[in-house]
Amino acid sequence: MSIELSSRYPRLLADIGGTNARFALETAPGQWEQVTTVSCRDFPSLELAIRAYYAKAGVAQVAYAAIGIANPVVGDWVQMTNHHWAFSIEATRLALGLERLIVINDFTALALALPHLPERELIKVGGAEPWVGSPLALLGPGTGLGMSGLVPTGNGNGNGYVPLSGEGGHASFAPFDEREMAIWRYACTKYSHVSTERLLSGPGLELIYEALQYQAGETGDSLSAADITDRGLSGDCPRCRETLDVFCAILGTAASNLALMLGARGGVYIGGGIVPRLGDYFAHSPFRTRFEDKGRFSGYLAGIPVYVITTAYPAMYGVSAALNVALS
Ligand SMILES: Nc1ncnc2c1ncn2[C@@H]1O[C@H](COP(=O)(O)OP(=O)(O)OP(=O)(O)O)[C@@H](O)[C@H]1O
Repeated sequence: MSIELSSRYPRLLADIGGTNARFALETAPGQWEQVTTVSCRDFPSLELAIRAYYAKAGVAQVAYAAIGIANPVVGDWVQMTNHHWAFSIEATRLALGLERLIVINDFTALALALPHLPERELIKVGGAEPWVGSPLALLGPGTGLGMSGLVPTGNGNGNGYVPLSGEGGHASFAPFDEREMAIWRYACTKYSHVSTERLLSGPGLELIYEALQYQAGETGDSLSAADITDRGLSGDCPRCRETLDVFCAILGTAASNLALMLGARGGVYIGGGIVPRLGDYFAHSPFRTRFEDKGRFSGYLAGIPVYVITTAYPAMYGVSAALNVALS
């Protein structure tokens, strides 16, 4: 690829989740504008959502695009896990007149973004300083539960990393205590396999709330994830507050499991749309205590810092970096 071709701007950047599709135009290296979020359900396909974005942004066509999307990317055919959009990467590239289209998992993109995120937009929740040269772990509840990691390469000076493309959110849920076992049993009446994502997601918040109501013999209206959060944080609804406490505790288990599996002494990062909405409550929630509650490995985990990502569109840093590599 010649320098002239690979330096053409604007480029299309996108972060596609099960609920929200986010688009931006990268107009110069590391600079994006016209950042827009739309509901996936408002468009029959990704291609039509992109065309609508082009029309709104006033661009006829771009040459290069990079998309992070919430599903495994294992070939040309892409099928979203928590939304009905499905497409061929090559057919989409041709239909949109793109010279280059790269598609990666959305949490692989977010992992690539981690070294670029502004420090002031990371909220530290416990632990010591990150261990330079150790892997970073990443997870984030949203419509689903994304997971990834960033593994350092070379001599451990922190300059080079390989992002992981895993699907850890679909690993089996591990209950920690009697209450979580009851929630697991309740979830088993709905799903043949209770993955961690079934609980650590927007629909998961709703399921935990339902399960707690069921255990308490309560009958009441079901609540949306946003309602549960609002009522739980305001203190209006004790059952909603309990739901948030359980959600954060389960996230503590999942985060420490991931940290142990990756040896992530470089830190655990929490993304996704839900935790940043929990505000100050999250730092005082059962999350950190549960994160460290790992028997003989409690001391190991106590040293690992956890960071909540509050950057508005963090995955854009990652898709931009991935596109740069692809074009270089
Ligand atoms: N205030 C809130 N509190 C808790 N959950 C919320 C709130 N508002 C929306 N949600 C839930 O957040 C989820 C959407 O999260 P997010 O914005 O991360 O979407 P996404 O990027 O499309 O998802 P993903 O990448 O996981 O597929 C939905 O399940 C929604 O119900």
